[in-house]
Amino acid sequence: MRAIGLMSGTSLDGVDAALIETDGEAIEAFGPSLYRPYSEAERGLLRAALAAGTEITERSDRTGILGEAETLINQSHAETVENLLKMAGVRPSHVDVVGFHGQTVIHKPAIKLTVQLGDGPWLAERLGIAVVHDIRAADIEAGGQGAPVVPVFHRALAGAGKLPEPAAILNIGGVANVTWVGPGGDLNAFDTGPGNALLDDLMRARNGQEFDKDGEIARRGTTDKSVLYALLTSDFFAKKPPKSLDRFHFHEKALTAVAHLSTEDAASTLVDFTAATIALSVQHMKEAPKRWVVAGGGARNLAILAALRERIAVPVSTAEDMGWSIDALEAQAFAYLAVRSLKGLPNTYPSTTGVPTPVSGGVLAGPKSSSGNRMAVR
Ligand SMILES: Nc1ncnc2c1ncn2[C@@H]1O[C@H](COP(=O)(O)OP(=O)(O)OP(=O)(O)O)[C@@H](O)[C@H]1O
Ligand SMILES: CC(=O)N[C@H]1[C@@H]2OC[C@@H](O2)[C@@H](O)[C@@H]1O[C@H](C)C(=O)O
Repeated sequence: MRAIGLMSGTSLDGVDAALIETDGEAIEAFGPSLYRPYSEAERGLLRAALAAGTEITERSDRTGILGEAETLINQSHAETVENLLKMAGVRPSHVDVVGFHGQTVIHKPAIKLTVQLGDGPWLAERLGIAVVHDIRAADIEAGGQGAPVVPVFHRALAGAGKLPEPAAILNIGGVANVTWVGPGGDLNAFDTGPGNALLDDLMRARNGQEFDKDGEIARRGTTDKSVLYALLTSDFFAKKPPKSLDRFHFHEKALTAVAHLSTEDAASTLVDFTAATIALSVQHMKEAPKRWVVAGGGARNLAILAALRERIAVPVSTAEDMGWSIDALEAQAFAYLAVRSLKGLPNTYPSTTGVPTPVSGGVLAGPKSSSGNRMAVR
């Protein structure tokens, strides 16, 4: 099948879209990908929606700013798919499905609440392509964490890349998550802790920058070890998986703890917080990985990469070193997840989200103009 995946992550930087061909098991081909950054005003709207998201008690709540932000998510994702199709010279009728993650505004698995802004039926109608959306809901409903959901794709990549077993595939987005792939496709996955979100928010507050490009500012600083050790005492790190995080889980504590430091030292300390918590995640794996592969924007932060390599004794490669994409990998994952959802194949497992039995998940929306029975809910 030919599928397009769409991701707008916790960093609020933009929309990633990617085309792949897959049967839901093997990745048959990687197609083109496209990144559509949010403007400063759009980021402001999304930040306000995330702030409003903390008050959501009903999944369907789209009042006020949440509704405005959902319109932005719908429009920006539709445009990105249309531009990707133009770029690839592919007609909508030649795409089998779109996997639409949407924008997470709140994630609280303990109360079975996860909300991704984005209207799947609207997008299906606008594009004239079937859309699989709300991919986390069924897992959460069945008692899982609802995240991470990309491990099945990481497993397919690990197999295709002939990585040694066990291997770890790490995504450093706003939050960081890891997938351990062992012999026979054995999986173990969880969120490790912060990714770039703390660092991004520090940069914005201190000097109005969106992020610390290439980790330059952090590399000029010195880590405050007592602050770092204090941050590492959070219960989250010793907690056994399954576990997943809301973007703001560490914010108050971490940003307060570095408030007295220079921007360079604060950035260096937050970089080490991300790297140390990733390295600590090995305690929850059956066996230490023989190789790590890093994707997500954090793979472009040289300070994070250096801090990881200091703490992890085995080779740490980037997705690009493997011939994969650093930036489009999550979008590719949502294309893959959508195809698996169409085929009823499991996307989440007890060992990835803690769901009691494997779940496929995803809600299918079809354009009204297409064959009548395409609308179905799984
Ligand atoms: N050249 C770079 N140097 C340093 N950091 C970078 C660079 N490019 C991207 N980043 C970081 O990566 C972030 C974006 O990463 P990514 O797109 O993987 O996150 P996301 O998908 O939004 O998050 P998540 O995976 O948590 O949903 C930026 O906010 C920035 O912190
Ligand atoms: C609720 C939510 O959106 N979680 C994101 C976030 O960003 C990284 C990490 O936390 C991961 O658990 C998840 O995203 C990826 C795509 C996942 O579910 O696999």
